[in-house]
Amino acid sequence: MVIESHGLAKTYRGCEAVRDVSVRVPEGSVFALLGPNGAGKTTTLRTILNILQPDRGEIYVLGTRSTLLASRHFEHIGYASESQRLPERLDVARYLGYLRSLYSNWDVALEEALLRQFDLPSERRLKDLSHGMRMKLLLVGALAFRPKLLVLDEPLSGLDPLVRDEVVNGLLQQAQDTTILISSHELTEIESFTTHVAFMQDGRLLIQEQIETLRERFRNVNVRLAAQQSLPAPLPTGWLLPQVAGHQLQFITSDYRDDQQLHASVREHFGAVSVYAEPMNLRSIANALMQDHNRRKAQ
Ligand SMILES: Nc1ncnc2c1ncn2[C@@H]1O[C@H](COP(=O)(O)OP(=O)(O)OP(=O)(O)O)[C@@H](O)[C@H]1O
Repeated sequence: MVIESHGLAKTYRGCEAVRDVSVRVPEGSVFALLGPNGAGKTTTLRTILNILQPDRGEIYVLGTRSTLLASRHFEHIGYASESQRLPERLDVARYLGYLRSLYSNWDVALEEALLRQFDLPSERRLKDLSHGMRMKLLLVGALAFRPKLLVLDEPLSGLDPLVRDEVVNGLLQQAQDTTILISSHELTEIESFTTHVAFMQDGRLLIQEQIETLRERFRNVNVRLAAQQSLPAPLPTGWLLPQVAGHQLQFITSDYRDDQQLHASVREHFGAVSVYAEPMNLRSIANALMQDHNRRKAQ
């Protein structure tokens, strides 16, 4: 594992931001850490990088305990966050020159290629860069030393669609050699290159698995009922957000195996005329998990 945490917890003045998080990021993965605002994603990423210290639990990053990470380890770890502070008075060229001096493994040819690809104005001061340019510059700085691990906190937020595509393409090129841990709300954009997904809410990790497994077990199910009826209780625990309106039943199953098993399960609870199960994209699955968690919390 490139990252492995056990029972990670972090509290800010009475606010439990992260509770008992055990995460495992395999080598070569593009691991998406997802969840609503305030779920604890940034806190988790900062704790992994030793920017924050955990109150409980431990984390190993590239085999080293996070609290012992030092500059020699950061030669292999790239980090870009939209809230990162930069030396605003420097221009792009000077800033990259400064970074170059910090990394013995800095690849000048890659830096130049990324600068060309992202079309960054080398004479412009950082304080005058647009949000998109700033994010692209952070990525150049995080990628040009070919890190083994790249940690990205909201790299796509606030970018226009064209810049978003440029950044995604830049990441795709790197994904061959680098393990990427990415937190993002742009689920449609990241779905194509994500291999693993973890979903956080209220500081806890609700799921973590390969995206393929996640896609296989989630289905949006529409049922035509033989007669109008209300929802019987209890329903299978893997059924999320069930709703009945007239002769229509709709729910999301989180433990789909095949149509045969699904139809048998629906028939057991309802007189069903027809059952239709459609695959779901990452965005719909994340929304379902979030709504289901909120509904259960409110009960
Ligand atoms: N420095 C801080 N002091 C007090 N509370 C904090 C601090 N930083 C974060 N929090 C709280 O911790 C919780 C988790 O915040 P965090 O930034 O980790 O969430 P997030 O999942 O990254 O959210 P977002 O998607 O909005 O960026 C939130 O309730 C937040 O208000």
